Amino acid sequence: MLRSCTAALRTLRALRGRREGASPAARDPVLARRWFSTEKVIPKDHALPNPSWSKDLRLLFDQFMKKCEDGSWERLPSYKNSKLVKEQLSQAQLFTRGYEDGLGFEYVIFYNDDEKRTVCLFQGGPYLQGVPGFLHGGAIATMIDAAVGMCAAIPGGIVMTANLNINFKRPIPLCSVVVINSQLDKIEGRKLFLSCTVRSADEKILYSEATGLFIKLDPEKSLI
Ligand SMILES: CCCCCCCC(=O)SCCNC(=O)CCNC(=O)[C@H](O)C(C)(C)COP(=O)(O)OP(=O)(O)OC[C@H]1O[C@@H](n2cnc3c(N)ncnc32)[C@H](O)[C@@H]1OP(=O)(O)O
Repeated sequence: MLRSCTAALRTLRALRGRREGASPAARDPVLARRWFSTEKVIPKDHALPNPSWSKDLRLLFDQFMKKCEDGSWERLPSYKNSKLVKEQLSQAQLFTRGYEDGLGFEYVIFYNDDEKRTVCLFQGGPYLQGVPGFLHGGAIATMIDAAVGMCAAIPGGIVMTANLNINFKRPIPLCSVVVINSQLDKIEGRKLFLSCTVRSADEKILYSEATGLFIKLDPEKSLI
């Protein structure tokens, strides 16, 4: 835990160092290209190990990759940018992927189609702090929404969260690894009912429980 936090903070210090002087885009040619040009950026899969991942996260990741070998589980790749964003929103990023490696949401989601469930391995970095030393409740809710939402989106297509009900039972230590198990319980027309638990990596601590209602969007209806 300490090592992954240290790695994340090293990145943070490096970024702070660069922050003095001109605007970020002026100092960073890569950033400037991303913000101001229409040049195509090759997407990077962020649901793969990086140096900020703790030993616990690597271990769980390797275990699930093994489960993928017989095809019962599938690792879901993840990108920062939606393919659907319009040109003028080219700097838009998926909320959970908008941080430098290790500082925010580090996670990977695995899907089991037979059981209609996902397992999300999540390490919340130092930028997600709430009460000192622990994850912010909003960050936990975000990660639950993303994990449960993915479990709904695979069978449901384009879905949105209509209701999310969370019981926070124990605080989650910052930079620790948790396992979010999500399950599709029922489908009624366009409504998908799901539930999830958030547990410690060794499954001994139940941190949170949640239920969610996701609605498959009606292509005939406008969102605004
Ligand atoms: C893949 C990546 C995953 C990412 C996960 C992140 C997902 C998100 O964060 S989404 C952002 C947060 N959510 C939102 O902004 C959604 C805002 N809400 C809306 O836009 C709309 O209410 C929306 C789209 C959910 C539903 O609207 P609409 O398609 O018109 O559905 P509507 O006809 O009103 O309702 C359909 C059914 O759902 C029920 N329903 C809708 N909302 C609710 C609710 N909050 N509680 C209970 N039931 C509800 C209705 O009663 C109706 O039931 P029935 O079919 O039995 O009559």
